[in-house]
Amino acid sequence: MTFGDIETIYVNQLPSFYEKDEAKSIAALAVEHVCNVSKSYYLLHKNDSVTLVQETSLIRILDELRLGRPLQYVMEEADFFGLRFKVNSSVLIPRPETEELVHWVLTFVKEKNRIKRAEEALSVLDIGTGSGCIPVALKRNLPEAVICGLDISSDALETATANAALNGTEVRFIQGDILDSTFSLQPVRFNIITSNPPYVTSSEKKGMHKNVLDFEPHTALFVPDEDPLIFYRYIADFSLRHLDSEGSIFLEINEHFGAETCALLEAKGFKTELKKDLRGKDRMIKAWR
Ligand SMILES: C[S@@+](CC[C@H](N)C(=O)[O-])C[C@H]1O[C@@H](n2cnc3c(N)ncnc32)[C@H](O)[C@@H]1O
Repeated sequence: MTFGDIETIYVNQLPSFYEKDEAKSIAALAVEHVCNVSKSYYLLHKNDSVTLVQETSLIRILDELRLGRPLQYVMEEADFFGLRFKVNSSVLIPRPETEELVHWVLTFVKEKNRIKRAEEALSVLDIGTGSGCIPVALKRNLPEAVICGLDISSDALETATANAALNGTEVRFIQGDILDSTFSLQPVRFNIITSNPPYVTSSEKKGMHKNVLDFEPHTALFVPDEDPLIFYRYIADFSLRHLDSEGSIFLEINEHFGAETCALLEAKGFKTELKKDLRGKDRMIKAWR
Protein backbone atom coordinates (compact mmCIF):
# COMPACT_ATOMS: atom_id res chain seq x y z
CA MET A 1 0.00 0.00 0.00
CA THR A 2 1.30 3.52 -0.89
CA PHE A 3 0.97 6.94 0.80
CA GLY A 4 -1.55 7.76 -1.96
CA ASP A 5 -3.64 4.63 -1.16
CA ILE A 6 -3.71 5.64 2.52
CA GLU A 7 -4.96 9.10 1.54
CA THR A 8 -7.76 7.55 -0.58
CA ILE A 9 -8.82 5.22 2.25
CA TYR A 10 -8.89 8.10 4.77
CA VAL A 11 -10.88 10.36 2.40
CA ASN A 12 -13.44 7.58 1.77
CA GLN A 13 -13.76 6.26 5.30
CA LEU A 14 -13.46 9.23 7.68
CA PRO A 15 -16.75 10.45 9.17
CA SER A 16 -18.68 12.87 6.96
CA PHE A 17 -18.08 15.88 9.28
CA TYR A 18 -14.51 15.88 7.93
CA GLU A 19 -14.51 17.68 4.57
CA LYS A 20 -12.38 16.17 1.77
CA ASP A 21 -9.45 18.60 2.24
CA GLU A 22 -9.55 18.09 6.02
CA ALA A 23 -9.53 14.30 5.49
CA LYS A 24 -6.48 14.67 3.20
CA SER A 25 -4.67 16.77 5.84
CA ILE A 26 -5.49 14.18 8.49
CA ALA A 27 -4.13 11.38 6.25
CA ALA A 28 -0.96 13.45 5.75
CA LEU A 29 -0.54 14.02 9.51
CA ALA A 30 -1.12 10.33 10.24
CA VAL A 31 1.47 9.24 7.64
CA GLU A 32 3.98 11.85 8.88
CA HIS A 33 3.47 10.62 12.44
CA VAL A 34 3.61 6.86 11.73
CA CYS A 35 6.26 6.86 8.97
CA ASN A 36 8.33 9.68 10.50
CA VAL A 37 8.45 11.72 7.29
CA SER A 38 8.05 15.47 6.74
CA LYS A 39 4.96 17.00 5.15
CA SER A 40 6.91 17.99 2.03
CA TYR A 41 8.37 14.47 1.71
CA TYR A 42 4.87 13.01 1.99
CA LEU A 43 3.46 15.37 -0.64
CA LEU A 44 6.27 14.61 -3.10
CA HIS A 45 6.33 10.83 -2.62
CA LYS A 46 2.71 9.65 -2.80
CA ASN A 47 3.90 6.43 -4.54
CA ASP A 48 6.19 5.38 -1.65
CA SER A 49 5.07 2.14 -0.02
CA VAL A 50 4.37 1.77 3.69
CA THR A 51 5.49 -1.34 5.59
CA LEU A 52 2.94 -3.80 6.95
CA VAL A 53 3.55 -2.54 10.51
CA GLN A 54 3.00 1.08 9.38
CA GLU A 55 -0.13 0.08 7.47
CA THR A 56 -1.53 -1.61 10.59
CA SER A 57 -0.86 1.53 12.67
CA LEU A 58 -2.44 3.79 10.04
CA ILE A 59 -5.57 1.63 9.92
CA ARG A 60 -5.74 1.56 13.74
CA ILE A 61 -5.60 5.38 13.75
CA LEU A 62 -8.36 5.47 11.11
CA ASP A 63 -10.53 3.15 13.23
CA GLU A 64 -10.19 5.47 16.24
CA LEU A 65 -10.96 8.53 14.11
CA ARG A 66 -14.06 6.77 12.80
CA LEU A 67 -15.28 6.48 16.40
CA GLY A 68 -15.03 10.27 16.54
CA ARG A 69 -11.83 10.49 18.63
CA PRO A 70 -9.96 13.71 17.70
CA LEU A 71 -6.72 13.19 15.75
CA GLN A 72 -4.62 14.88 18.44
CA TYR A 73 -5.85 12.44 21.10
CA VAL A 74 -5.24 9.48 18.80
CA MET A 75 -1.67 10.62 18.10
CA GLU A 76 -1.30 11.90 21.71
CA GLU A 77 0.24 15.14 20.47
CA ALA A 78 -0.80 18.59 19.29
CA ASP A 79 1.02 21.56 17.79
CA PHE A 80 0.73 24.95 19.46
CA PHE A 81 2.68 28.11 18.71
CA GLY A 82 5.26 26.12 16.73
CA LEU A 83 5.82 23.70 19.63
CA ARG A 84 4.79 20.10 20.18
CA PHE A 85 2.58 19.22 23.17
CA LYS A 86 1.55 15.89 24.64
CA VAL A 87 -2.24 15.69 24.95
CA ASN A 88 -4.66 13.16 26.44
CA SER A 89 -8.24 13.04 27.61
CA SER A 90 -7.45 15.06 30.77
CA VAL A 91 -6.55 18.21 28.80
CA LEU A 92 -8.22 20.35 26.18
CA ILE A 93 -6.64 20.20 22.72
CA PRO A 94 -4.94 23.62 22.33
CA ARG A 95 -6.78 25.81 19.83
CA PRO A 96 -5.53 28.34 17.24
CA GLU A 97 -7.50 31.17 18.95
CA THR A 98 -5.34 30.59 22.04
CA GLU A 99 -2.21 31.00 19.92
CA GLU A 100 -3.57 34.45 19.09
CA LEU A 101 -3.88 35.21 22.82
CA VAL A 102 -0.23 34.19 23.36
CA HIS A 103 0.80 36.33 20.41
CA TRP A 104 -1.03 39.33 21.92
CA VAL A 105 0.72 38.86 25.28
CA LEU A 106 4.15 38.62 23.63
CA THR A 107 3.54 41.69 21.46
CA PHE A 108 2.44 43.61 24.56
CA VAL A 109 5.46 42.52 26.64
CA LYS A 110 7.92 43.28 23.85
CA GLU A 111 6.36 46.71 23.29
CA LYS A 112 6.57 47.46 27.03
CA ASN A 113 10.17 46.27 27.18
CA ARG A 114 11.05 48.66 24.39
CA ILE A 115 9.96 51.45 26.70
CA LYS A 116 11.44 50.09 29.93
CA ARG A 117 13.54 46.94 30.28
CA ALA A 118 11.27 44.90 32.51
CA GLU A 119 11.48 41.36 31.13
CA GLU A 120 13.90 40.06 33.80
CA ALA A 121 11.41 40.85 36.55
CA LEU A 122 8.32 39.69 34.69
CA SER A 123 6.11 37.19 36.53
CA VAL A 124 3.17 35.51 34.83
CA LEU A 125 0.35 33.25 36.05
CA ASP A 126 -1.83 31.23 33.67
CA ILE A 127 -5.17 30.23 35.23
CA GLY A 128 -6.76 27.00 33.92
CA THR A 129 -3.55 25.91 32.29
CA GLY A 130 -4.63 22.48 30.94
CA SER A 131 -1.83 21.09 28.75
CA GLY A 132 0.34 24.03 29.82
CA CYS A 133 0.33 25.36 26.27
CA ILE A 134 0.09 29.05 27.28
CA PRO A 135 2.82 29.16 29.97
CA VAL A 136 5.18 26.89 28.02
CA ALA A 137 4.82 28.99 24.84
CA LEU A 138 5.35 32.17 26.89
CA LYS A 139 8.41 30.77 28.67
CA ARG A 140 9.98 29.70 25.36
CA ASN A 141 9.65 33.30 24.17
CA LEU A 142 10.39 35.05 27.49
CA PRO A 143 13.16 32.89 28.98
CA GLU A 144 13.91 35.36 31.79
CA ALA A 145 10.33 35.50 33.04
CA VAL A 146 9.06 33.52 36.03
CA ILE A 147 6.00 31.66 34.79
CA CYS A 148 3.39 29.65 36.69
CA GLY A 149 0.34 27.65 35.65
CA LEU A 150 -2.69 26.87 37.82
CA ASP A 151 -5.31 24.17 37.31
CA ILE A 152 -7.86 22.32 39.40
CA SER A 153 -7.03 19.00 37.72
CA SER A 154 -4.03 17.02 38.96
CA ASP A 155 -4.09 14.93 35.76
CA ALA A 156 -3.92 18.08 33.63
CA LEU A 157 -1.02 19.37 35.75
CA GLU A 158 0.85 16.10 35.25
CA THR A 159 0.52 16.55 31.48
CA ALA A 160 1.48 20.24 31.72
CA THR A 161 4.60 19.34 33.72
CA ALA A 162 5.56 16.79 31.05
CA ASN A 163 5.01 19.42 28.36
CA ALA A 164 7.24 21.96 30.09
CA ALA A 165 10.02 19.35 30.17
CA LEU A 166 9.35 18.25 26.58
CA ASN A 167 9.87 21.83 25.45
CA GLY A 168 12.92 22.43 27.65
CA THR A 169 11.24 25.03 29.86
CA GLU A 170 10.89 25.58 33.57
CA VAL A 171 7.33 26.44 34.58
CA ARG A 172 5.95 26.15 38.11
CA PHE A 173 2.58 24.38 38.22
CA ILE A 174 0.16 24.80 41.11
CA GLN A 175 -3.04 22.94 41.90
CA GLY A 176 -5.94 25.13 42.98
CA ASP A 177 -9.57 26.04 42.48
CA ILE A 178 -10.02 29.55 41.12
CA LEU A 179 -13.71 29.37 42.06
CA ASP A 180 -12.77 29.06 45.72
CA SER A 181 -12.75 32.66 46.95
CA THR A 182 -10.39 31.71 49.79
CA PHE A 183 -7.78 30.40 47.32
CA SER A 184 -4.75 32.61 47.58
CA LEU A 185 -1.10 32.74 46.59
CA GLN A 186 -0.24 35.56 49.03
CA PRO A 187 2.08 37.41 49.05
CA VAL A 188 2.77 36.78 45.36
CA ARG A 189 1.94 39.48 42.81
CA PHE A 190 2.04 38.86 39.07
CA ASN A 191 2.79 41.31 36.29
CA ILE A 192 0.60 39.36 33.90
CA ILE A 193 -2.30 36.98 34.45
CA THR A 194 -3.51 34.97 31.46
CA SER A 195 -6.49 32.67 31.23
CA ASN A 196 -8.50 30.66 28.75
CA PRO A 197 -11.10 29.45 31.26
CA PRO A 198 -14.14 27.26 30.59
CA TYR A 199 -16.63 29.52 28.75
CA VAL A 200 -19.00 27.39 26.66
CA THR A 201 -22.58 27.54 27.98
CA SER A 202 -24.53 24.31 28.43
CA SER A 203 -27.04 25.44 25.80
CA GLU A 204 -24.23 25.76 23.22
CA LYS A 205 -23.62 22.00 23.48
CA LYS A 206 -26.23 21.25 20.83
CA GLY A 207 -24.22 23.09 18.13
CA MET A 208 -20.97 21.28 18.96
CA HIS A 209 -19.25 18.43 17.12
CA LYS A 210 -19.61 15.00 18.70
CA ASN A 211 -15.81 14.62 18.73
CA VAL A 212 -15.50 17.59 21.11
CA LEU A 213 -18.49 16.60 23.26
CA ASP A 214 -17.61 12.93 23.60
CA PHE A 215 -13.86 13.20 24.04
CA GLU A 216 -12.71 16.55 25.45
CA PRO A 217 -12.94 17.12 29.24
CA HIS A 218 -16.20 18.86 30.15
CA THR A 219 -14.61 20.58 33.18
CA ALA A 220 -12.37 22.39 30.67
CA LEU A 221 -15.24 23.54 28.50
CA PHE A 222 -18.58 24.18 30.13
CA VAL A 223 -20.17 26.79 32.38
CA PRO A 224 -23.78 26.95 33.55
CA ASP A 225 -26.24 28.90 31.36
CA GLU A 226 -27.35 30.87 34.45
CA ASP A 227 -23.81 32.14 35.17
CA PRO A 228 -21.76 32.11 31.93
CA LEU A 229 -19.16 34.60 33.22
CA ILE A 230 -18.51 32.84 36.52
CA PHE A 231 -14.80 32.25 35.81
CA TYR A 232 -14.21 35.87 34.73
CA ARG A 233 -15.76 37.15 37.98
CA TYR A 234 -13.48 34.97 40.12
CA ILE A 235 -10.42 35.73 37.95
CA ALA A 236 -11.13 39.47 38.33
CA ASP A 237 -11.42 39.15 42.13
CA PHE A 238 -8.27 37.02 42.29
CA SER A 239 -6.48 39.63 40.14
CA LEU A 240 -7.48 42.41 42.51
CA ARG A 241 -5.45 40.53 45.14
CA HIS A 242 -2.65 39.12 42.99
CA LEU A 243 -2.04 41.45 40.03
CA ASP A 244 0.65 44.10 40.31
CA SER A 245 -0.90 47.59 40.27
CA GLU A 246 0.64 48.14 36.82
CA GLY A 247 -0.10 44.59 35.67
CA SER A 248 -2.39 43.32 32.93
CA ILE A 249 -4.80 40.44 32.44
CA PHE A 250 -5.20 38.66 29.09
CA LEU A 251 -8.33 36.56 28.71
CA GLU A 252 -9.79 34.36 26.02
CA ILE A 253 -13.58 34.74 25.94
CA ASN A 254 -16.81 33.38 24.50
CA GLU A 255 -17.46 35.31 21.28
CA HIS A 256 -21.07 35.96 22.38
CA PHE A 257 -20.13 37.71 25.64
CA GLY A 258 -17.53 40.31 24.66
CA ALA A 259 -19.45 43.37 25.88
CA GLU A 260 -20.74 41.63 29.02
CA THR A 261 -17.27 40.38 30.01
CA CYS A 262 -15.79 43.87 29.53
CA ALA A 263 -18.65 45.34 31.62
CA LEU A 264 -18.00 42.81 34.42
CA LEU A 265 -14.29 43.70 34.51
CA GLU A 266 -15.00 47.44 34.35
CA ALA A 267 -17.45 47.15 37.27
CA LYS A 268 -14.51 45.75 39.28
CA GLY A 269 -12.33 48.74 38.42
CA PHE A 270 -10.43 47.48 35.36
CA LYS A 271 -10.05 49.24 32.03
CA THR A 272 -10.55 46.88 29.09
CA GLU A 273 -9.70 46.35 25.46
CA LEU A 274 -11.71 43.84 23.42
CA LYS A 275 -9.97 42.14 20.49
CA LYS A 276 -11.32 40.03 17.64
CA ASP A 277 -9.69 36.80 16.47
CA LEU A 278 -8.60 36.16 12.89
CA ARG A 279 -12.13 35.00 12.05
CA GLY A 280 -13.52 38.39 13.15
CA LYS A 281 -15.09 37.13 16.40
CA ASP A 282 -14.81 38.89 19.78
CA ARG A 283 -12.28 36.53 21.37
CA MET A 284 -9.83 38.25 23.74
CA ILE A 285 -9.77 40.93 26.40
CA LYS A 286 -6.88 42.82 27.93
CA ALA A 287 -7.69 44.38 31.30
CA TRP A 288 -5.64 46.65 33.55
CA ARG A 289 -6.19 49.07 36.41
C1 LIG B 1 -10.62 25.90 28.33
S1 LIG B 1 -9.47 24.89 29.23
C2 LIG B 1 -7.98 25.73 28.80
C3 LIG B 1 -6.77 24.86 28.82
C4 LIG B 1 -5.50 25.53 28.24
N1 LIG B 1 -5.19 26.75 28.98
C5 LIG B 1 -5.71 25.85 26.78
O1 LIG B 1 -5.85 27.04 26.45
O2 LIG B 1 -5.73 24.93 25.96
C6 LIG B 1 -9.81 25.38 30.90
C7 LIG B 1 -8.97 24.76 31.98
O3 LIG B 1 -9.46 25.25 33.24
C8 LIG B 1 -9.36 24.21 34.20
N2 LIG B 1 -10.34 24.49 35.27
C9 LIG B 1 -11.67 24.20 35.27
N3 LIG B 1 -12.22 24.59 36.43
C10 LIG B 1 -11.22 25.14 37.17
C11 LIG B 1 -11.17 25.72 38.46
N4 LIG B 1 -12.28 25.84 39.23
N5 LIG B 1 -9.98 26.19 38.93
C12 LIG B 1 -8.86 26.08 38.18
N6 LIG B 1 -8.86 25.54 36.94
C13 LIG B 1 -10.01 25.08 36.44
C14 LIG B 1 -9.67 22.95 33.42
O4 LIG B 1 -9.15 21.81 34.11
C15 LIG B 1 -8.99 23.25 32.08
O5 LIG B 1 -7.68 22.73 32.06
